[in-house]
Amino acid sequence: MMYGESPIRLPRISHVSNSGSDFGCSSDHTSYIVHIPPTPDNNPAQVSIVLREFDFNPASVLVPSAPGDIDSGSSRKDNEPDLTDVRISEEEEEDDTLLYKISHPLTRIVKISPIIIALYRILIVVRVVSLVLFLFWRIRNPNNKAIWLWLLSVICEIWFAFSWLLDQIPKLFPVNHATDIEALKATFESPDPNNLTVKSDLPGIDVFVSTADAEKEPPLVTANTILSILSVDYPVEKLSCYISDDGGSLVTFEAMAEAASFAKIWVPFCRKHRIEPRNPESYFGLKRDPYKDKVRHDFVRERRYVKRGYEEFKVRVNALPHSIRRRSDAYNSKEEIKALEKWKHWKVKVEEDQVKEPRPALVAPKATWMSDGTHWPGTWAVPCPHHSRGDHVSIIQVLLDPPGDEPVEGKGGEGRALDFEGVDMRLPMLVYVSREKRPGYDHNKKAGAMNALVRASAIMSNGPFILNLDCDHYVYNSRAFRDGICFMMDHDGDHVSYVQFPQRFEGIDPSDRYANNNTVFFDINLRALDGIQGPMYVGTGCLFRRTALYGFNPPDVFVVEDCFPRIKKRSRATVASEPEHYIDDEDEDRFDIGLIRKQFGSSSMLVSSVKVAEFQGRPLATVYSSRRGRPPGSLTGSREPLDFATVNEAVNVISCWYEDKTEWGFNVGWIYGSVTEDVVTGFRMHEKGWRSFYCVTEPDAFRGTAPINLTDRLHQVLRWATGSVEIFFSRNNAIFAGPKLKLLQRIAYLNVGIYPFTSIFILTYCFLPPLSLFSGHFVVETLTGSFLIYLLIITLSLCGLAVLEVKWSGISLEEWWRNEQFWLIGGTSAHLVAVLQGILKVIAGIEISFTLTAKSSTGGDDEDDEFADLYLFKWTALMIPPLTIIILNIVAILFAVCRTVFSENPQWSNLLGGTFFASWVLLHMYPFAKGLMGRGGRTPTIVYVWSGLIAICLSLLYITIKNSEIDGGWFMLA
Ligand SMILES: O=c1ccn([C@@H]2O[C@H](COP(=O)(O)OP(=O)(O)O[C@H]3O[C@H](CO)[C@@H](O)[C@H](O)[C@H]3O)[C@@H](O)[C@H]2O)c(=O)[nH]1
Ligand SMILES: [Mn+2]
Repeated sequence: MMYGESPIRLPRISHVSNSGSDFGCSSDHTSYIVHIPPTPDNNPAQVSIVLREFDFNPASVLVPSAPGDIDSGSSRKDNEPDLTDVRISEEEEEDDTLLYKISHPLTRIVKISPIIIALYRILIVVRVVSLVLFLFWRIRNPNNKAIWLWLLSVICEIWFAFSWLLDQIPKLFPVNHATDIEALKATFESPDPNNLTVKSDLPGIDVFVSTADAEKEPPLVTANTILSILSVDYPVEKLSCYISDDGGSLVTFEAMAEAASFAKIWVPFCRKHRIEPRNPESYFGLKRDPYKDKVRHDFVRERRYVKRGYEEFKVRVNALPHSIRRRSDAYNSKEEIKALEKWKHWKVKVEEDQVKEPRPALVAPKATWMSDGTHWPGTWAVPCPHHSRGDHVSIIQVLLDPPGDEPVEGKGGEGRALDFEGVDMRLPMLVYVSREKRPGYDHNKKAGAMNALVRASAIMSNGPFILNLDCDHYVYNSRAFRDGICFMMDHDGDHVSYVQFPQRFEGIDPSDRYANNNTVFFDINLRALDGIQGPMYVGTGCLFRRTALYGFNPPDVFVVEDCFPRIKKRSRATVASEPEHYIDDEDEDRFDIGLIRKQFGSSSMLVSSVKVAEFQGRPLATVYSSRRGRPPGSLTGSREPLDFATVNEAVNVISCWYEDKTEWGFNVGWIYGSVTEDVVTGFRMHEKGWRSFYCVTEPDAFRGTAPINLTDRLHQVLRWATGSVEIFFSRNNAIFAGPKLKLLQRIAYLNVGIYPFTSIFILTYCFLPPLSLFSGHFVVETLTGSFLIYLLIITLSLCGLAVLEVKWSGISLEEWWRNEQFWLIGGTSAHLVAVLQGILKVIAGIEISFTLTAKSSTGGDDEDDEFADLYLFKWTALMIPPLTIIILNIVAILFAVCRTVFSENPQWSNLLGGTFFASWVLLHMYPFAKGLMGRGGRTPTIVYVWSGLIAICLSLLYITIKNSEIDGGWFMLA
């Protein structure tokens, strides 16, 4: 069955049991009810068809939807009516159908113009055919005068054709998806927007934010991200936010505490005035008129007040490193005095009283102090054992307690700076987490941090969905969470493992010199994958189904022993490897807790949270719940306040040893073993047959930053390419994937693993023009008509494809070209080193570290030039190969021109061919050269070096030419 295309949907089986058992797992007193799925046009005739179909196809979607199944161990038991006898009569069935009509599909496909797509596919075929013909022609027509040149070029061309195919084939079926937030609201919340008493039945979301270094990732940026999450438009009681601090830094911790306190005015202010975006730095920095479309008379005054509040907040956060240092210095000098006194005391004691006592330390360690006068348990400014980045205890601090179920109205009236009457003041839970770090343990970089959060959050809030964001990616569109949930709650939603949002960036130079926006990837490749099995996971801005992260299989893999109506196993959750072990409804004893414990570790709270998350993530519309006597809001469970035991257990599961002998990072959670943990994690899900979706929203869902200077950018693509090589050499190579990974999806993943290797051929190819210009030969013997025609078709079809891609994706041609350029720049530098690193890892086992990308602070110091960073020049060895290529190509052109001009027997066609290719290389390298040049006007030394080099070459050239006039034919040496 194709996703989203089934015309008749299978029935859902409701299971009602009288014992209020867990998850419908036990009870000898079971009855089954069939009711009709929420298609817009159900009618009784269809019902019977569906039923009959079901008789023969027991392996359909099974969804328990009665309260007996829902029990999540919460205290709701008392107000749940006994539903043992609830059977839906035919009348009621019809009634239900009516109710189901409320729920329209929550997502739909937006067709891309069929003409463009048809043309696009035709052109792909044309190019494939002409490439094949061309390569045959090339092989059959060697250049006998320079076989080496011919051979090198043909090998490269074959590889290029292959890698182009890998990239192109998965792009055959691009689609766009759109969501319907109104339908979501109507189905899961009150259809009547004015009825605030109806509680939301939307599922819970746990938001994870990762940060790792308070210097490279300014806490102000992270704090803004947190504020944008806390103020998101989603039921507060369903939202929890976790920040993972791999730096274990007190600066980050206190910045988060500041954010939690500023949120108390920021969040209600956003709610009241519908502020967008809800990241204060961006909001107050908006260039557009803030008063447009704002009708409330108190807006101007309140905005001014909040703005002042934010400015003060900003000053406090930015001053944190300084104030913490001063505070610590003060405490430390006190400690020193104390230590000195102790020592004196000891001396006196020992000398006068002759008492044997161990000598106290004279100097106290330079601790970092919290404001309450205690030692910070994390990393200290002056690192020492048990207080350094790689060596400290687990820290969990609940900065904002979980909110209650009922709205808490704010205060208003005269004399208040902010009038929050009628505004819900509650804030989502906010938790600071810094996992334990100890030397000798592999912490598995970001993936390890995420897995610690997965476990801690399972115990503290257990949201059935998880959204993860890098610290610099904030919520730009406050309704985005709802967009994502639409895919999860849609009729086929339980097949969806994650919803990826595109990464969008701010602060990038207008011409996007180094293709930082990556629009070709985000608007072409990922959209195309959306038409197959779904976009890859790209590390940030992704909404996961918790159970998909847990390594479960999608719902069609489940076992039904007997035919309807006596279905014995009906749970859709199945453990990846041994589904039959996971849940057995008939017999509680056979529910193999042992297996889950083996995979998930020893925490019983964690183990028992698994099935609850599974159930709560199911797409169950419950507008009808009240008609069945179920209180609204009951489906997704209400939250118990955190007690000591809970937090204690959460601390327990983020310790170093917790993952020992478990499957975390292997089959459960974020997958280890690659610096691009994201691609592997998504790959594993697709491999199991899960679907993912791409959710492009207007306005952008999230926005982040990207490095705009050449050096940082090269290091970023170096990490990505290294991760790809790691994947290529691991068991996660798409070639070995199971049969559930669709073919085109597999090719796309294969491409991710292979693309860095193209760099070897790119590098070779970039040296070919100088080689041919110096030698006076060309890749073909003479420029024949067929060669030129092939070249023309291949180039034109590429241009045509580019134009069509630009058309269906909506990016600009310039962006497409920038991407091509950076492809060559990255290909000759970072990708090449990545291949070497990857091979070293495989051969010598050298570990690869995660070099963080520095994020420029919001509201940077260089006020007059937003893009000052662009001109930052930091030398890196990665620049050597492209630099050499540029110099060689320039010199070669000059050389060849001189030679041809002065030659008695000028080889014009070879000059033309060689110059054409050299110019092609140079054109691609232009942004790189610009990057080396630094800011216009300020000519850096490098230019002098260049000019010097070129001058030397030219003089050499002159001498050679002079010589060649004497003994002609020197040039024919090669
Ligand atoms: O040991 C670590 C290392 C990194 N991070 C976090 O990982 C995120 C991404 O790091 P960054 O340096 O910003 O990398 P980018 O190249 O910008 O990130 C892209 O590529 C990464 C994979 O290489 C993905 O993890 C990211 O989500 C994706 O945005 C940041 O929030 C870091 O704080 C950690 O939490 N722990
Ligand atoms: Mn980043």
